[in-house]
Amino acid sequence: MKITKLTLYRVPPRWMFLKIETDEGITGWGEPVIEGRARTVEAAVNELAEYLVGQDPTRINDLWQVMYRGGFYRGGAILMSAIAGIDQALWDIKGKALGVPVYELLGGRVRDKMKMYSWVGGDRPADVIEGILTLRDIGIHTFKLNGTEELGIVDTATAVDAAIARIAQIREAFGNTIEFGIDFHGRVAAPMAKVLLRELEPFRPLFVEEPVLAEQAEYYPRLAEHTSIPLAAGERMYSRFEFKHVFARGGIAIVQPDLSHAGGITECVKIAAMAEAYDVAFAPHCPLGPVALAACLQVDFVSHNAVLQEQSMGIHYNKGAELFDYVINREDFQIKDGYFPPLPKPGLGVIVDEERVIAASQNPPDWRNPVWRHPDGSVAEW
Ligand SMILES: O=C(O)[C@H](O)[C@@H](O)[C@@H](O)[C@H](O)CO
Ligand SMILES: [Mg+2]
Repeated sequence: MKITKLTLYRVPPRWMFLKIETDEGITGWGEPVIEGRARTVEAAVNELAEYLVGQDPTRINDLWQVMYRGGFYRGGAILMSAIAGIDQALWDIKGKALGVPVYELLGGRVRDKMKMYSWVGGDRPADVIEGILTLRDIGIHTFKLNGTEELGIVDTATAVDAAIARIAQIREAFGNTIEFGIDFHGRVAAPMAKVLLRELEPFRPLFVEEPVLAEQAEYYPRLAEHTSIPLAAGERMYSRFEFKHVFARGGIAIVQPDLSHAGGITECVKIAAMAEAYDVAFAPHCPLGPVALAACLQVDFVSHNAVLQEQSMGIHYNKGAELFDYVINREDFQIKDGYFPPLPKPGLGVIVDEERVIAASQNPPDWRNPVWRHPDGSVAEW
């Protein structure tokens, strides 16, 4: 089999789909994208395509190594997202060619269903109680919300109280009948992380995510010394070579690589295995589209330490399209009591509505994250 063509489609809300065609009529889909830098990833995929056309798509490991090691400069968000989406499409092709879901190619399922969670509260976390009530009615009991709005490197007791009050409200309203993670979203600097974690202890959140920015990863073990709250991170780390330092230093209880940013299925299966060796849980980051989610689920179902799957249904970013708008086999993703079933179809298990994707790509979005500023006018982490 030979790769004949790679085609990219940027579509609302902020996603990019890749279609890889072959000379045997089998096509594979991937989702190579960095939210806010779609056109940069598009250029990276097109550069890699120069090598890929004419290659055998079933030699996924060799193609991955060439895409990663064949460039002198490697790693980082853009290149690893380009490789990720291509890798997903190659696994999709291989599974379709052999007539099995990817998890069968990876040794078969270790579980019968995969626990998921939903976002509530939006960018500036508000109306979280209402959001939880709505989602709980459809059987979802695990949530995630942003922990704060803009926060200074050192900030006031008022700002801390506002963050804590929101969490106290949730526990007051629901007790322990629901669970939630709190995403600091990189908005919290090391000095304030210690303060917030201490104040959050009594509310026992499931985890605190990105307690500090990924570039401050050396704080993870120090922060972990001060709190019993499981710390989570990983959406802004892009390969085993970054995660290995986190595992060696300790402090992180849950790693959250993104299947569309961290080199795809080939890389994230290895990250999950490394995590297991360190007794660290695996919870793929996925605020993106259905192809990325399908790729996550393929790895979840073969990873003993997979604990939670993020998905973007109703997420505050999905303006202009919702998670399953471009999917034909939506019934295969049916959530029951807060769990996803294993996807039954060959490959990634998602059947893309190509017509709808092509139509939506005619007027591609150019989503950018907002640039926030502190009251003094300096840039604030979003
Ligand atoms: O946990 C999450 O989903 C992420 O922090 C998410 O909010 C960001 O990755 C966002 O997609 C960046 O544009
Ligand atoms: Mg996050």
